[in-house]
Amino acid sequence: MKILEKTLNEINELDQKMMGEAQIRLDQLTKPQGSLGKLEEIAVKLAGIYGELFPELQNKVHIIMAGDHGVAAEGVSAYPQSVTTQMVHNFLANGAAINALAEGSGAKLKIVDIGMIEDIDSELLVKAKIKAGTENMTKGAAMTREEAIKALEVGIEQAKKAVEEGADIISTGEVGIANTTPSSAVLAVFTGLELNKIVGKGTGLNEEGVKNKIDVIQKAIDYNKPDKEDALDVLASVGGLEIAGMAGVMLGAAAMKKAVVIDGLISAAAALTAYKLCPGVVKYLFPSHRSAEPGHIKIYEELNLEPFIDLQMRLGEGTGAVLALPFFDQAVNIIRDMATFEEAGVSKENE
Ligand SMILES: O=C(O)c1ccc[n+]([C@@H]2O[C@H](COP(=O)([O-])O)[C@@H](O)[C@H]2O)c1
Ligand SMILES: Cc1cc2nc[nH]c2cc1C
Repeated sequence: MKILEKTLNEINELDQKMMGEAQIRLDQLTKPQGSLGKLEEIAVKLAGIYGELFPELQNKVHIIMAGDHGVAAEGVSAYPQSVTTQMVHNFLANGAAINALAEGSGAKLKIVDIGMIEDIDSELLVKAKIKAGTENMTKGAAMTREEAIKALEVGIEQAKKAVEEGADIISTGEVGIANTTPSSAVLAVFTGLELNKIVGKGTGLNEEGVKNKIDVIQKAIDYNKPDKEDALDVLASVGGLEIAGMAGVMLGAAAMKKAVVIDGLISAAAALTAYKLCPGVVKYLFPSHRSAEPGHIKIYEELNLEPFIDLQMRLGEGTGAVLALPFFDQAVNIIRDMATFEEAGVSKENE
């Protein structure tokens, strides 16, 4: 708890002066004001986070949290639970979508076992298992409050380690069969939104499967009765170990004044949890793509963020977040490399 509390206390305001300077410079560059749209907003926010007009974002680290879910036994996923371990093997063997995309975006991968049922004996895997799978939340709490805190602290530690090893910017991802179920549950509890407006097909349920998933989530909420004013209670009751781990990464990175990129539904549920623990964290968070899961955009509405890529992706692993990483380099490129009207001798006024 000490690490969590300390981290929450270390999340500070952005550098307003630097953001003001960034905006002034962007307005002086050779383009109609605001014409680079959200890229300009990103440049201003980055200046505020790093306290520099042209932050160095060379070292990109993508952290994947892997965990299993007891609720998979309720038939909420189109795939068997064993896929979680198989996909982690695939990550370690460089064969997954995230490996290809991380290579393309120049990001280093860190894969963390925060709660897989099986153990994988590989030096490439970070072993930080809290327990062998999040519990079946229809039959009790997903985890204890202590386990939720520990899982958050695993994420904080991983963010800290990544930054100590040179990370300038961090993106978040996950794998865990059935984890769109707790993600939707967390969203429903925090917002009170109706389940039929936010629950989607995940890995590919049919209509009947989605109906069952809604019933399962409702059963878990009724059984656990999470207190929406107590974010730790929500996380422990109907969350998941990898959701907690990713929320920890976000909090830890924000405390160290680093930007963090959110991915799809599960990563966004982590962002919402982190926000409920410390609203200031959102200033350090960037959206990336819009997931095809209907709950995803609802989380962004809560966080007042807007995803800027829409490729109808719903894979997870952090694929959307990693895809977006070069956008941040491009935001720095424009504010750093463009000429001002004065430098270029281009006239601003209509004569
Ligand atoms: O990122 C998303 O929005 C997303 C949407 C649907 C599925 N996923 C991935 O698929 C798994 C969870 O889906 P499900 O159907 O098993 O709950 C998990 O491994 C996620 O990484 C991810
Ligand atoms: C094949 C497969 C790959 C995944 N990657 C993240 N979640 C996944 C779920 C499945 C089923």
